[in-house]
Amino acid sequence: MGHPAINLDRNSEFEVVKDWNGIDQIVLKVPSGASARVSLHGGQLISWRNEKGEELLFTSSKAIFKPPKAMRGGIPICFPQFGNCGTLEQHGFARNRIWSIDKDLLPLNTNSKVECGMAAVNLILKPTDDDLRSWPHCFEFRLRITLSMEGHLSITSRVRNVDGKAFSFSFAYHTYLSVSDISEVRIEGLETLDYLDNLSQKERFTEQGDAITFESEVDRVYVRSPNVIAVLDHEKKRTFLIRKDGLPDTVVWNPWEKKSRLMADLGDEEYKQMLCVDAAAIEKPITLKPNEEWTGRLELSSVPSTCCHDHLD
Ligand SMILES: O=P(O)(O)OC[C@H]1O[C@@H](O)[C@H](O)[C@@H](O)[C@@H]1O
Repeated sequence: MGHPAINLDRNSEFEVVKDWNGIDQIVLKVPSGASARVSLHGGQLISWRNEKGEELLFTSSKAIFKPPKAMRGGIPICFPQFGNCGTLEQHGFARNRIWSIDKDLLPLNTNSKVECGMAAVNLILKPTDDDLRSWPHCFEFRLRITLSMEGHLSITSRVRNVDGKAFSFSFAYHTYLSVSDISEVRIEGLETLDYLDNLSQKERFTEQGDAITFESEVDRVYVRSPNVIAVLDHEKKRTFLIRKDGLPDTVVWNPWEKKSRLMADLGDEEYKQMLCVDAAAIEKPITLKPNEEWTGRLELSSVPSTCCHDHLD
């Protein structure tokens, strides 16, 4: 059930299709063959494929594509709360709401190469009356998703305070990367950093000097992390490069075996094929005064592992 392609501007090109719940999904495609798919349910990236058509984001085989809950996989947006560190539902309400396509194309102040990409869409979220009852702050959340010619993905969030008083929030791009086998994966860029361990009541520890590898459940917020982090998949000889801006922290999460068994929307063995590495603002919430705007950007690329050290420099 597709609609004709809609062109927003010279650089923006996307197609709108409906999922089986009748919710619009935006399909971004570039001539190299790379593509991405975004659901208006949650403004959630639900697919990102390279030019060979390989899926780069994890989606659980048991994922439930039905509002009001976000599906298990892709890139849900955690806003205005990360995790359970507040009074709202886990990870805030933005990932469970229906977003709209934003036709007001406001210029972005950016020098990012990815922003000159081929395909882009702008979404917007404003609070519902219910949201205002649980979180009494008027905001406008603009989300721009861009897929470059080379297949790099860029997601820019802009939150504006349109209220009469200041408010604070935490935020994460909860990014489920698809990996060959978690035991073959390592993360570079978080060595020697402090982290808050969600498995020990958010106690603070310091990471050792080695790259991070996985042999049990991990649920950590690395604070004040660098703006480029690499996730190396040894078996696939593939490296994800995660570039972030305006997002000081990085969450690393893998539920491992025991927790996976407790999750209805994750297969018992699927923890092996996923790793969440989230660009985030958690330790120090973002505070916006009336009329102030915050920008948080994530850029994801997937490169052959042989090339990654040039990018990390
Ligand atoms: O099941 P949810 O609400 O999507 O959350 C999944 C996980 O998300 C991670 O980001 C958190 O650090 C974990 O603590 C949490 O379990």
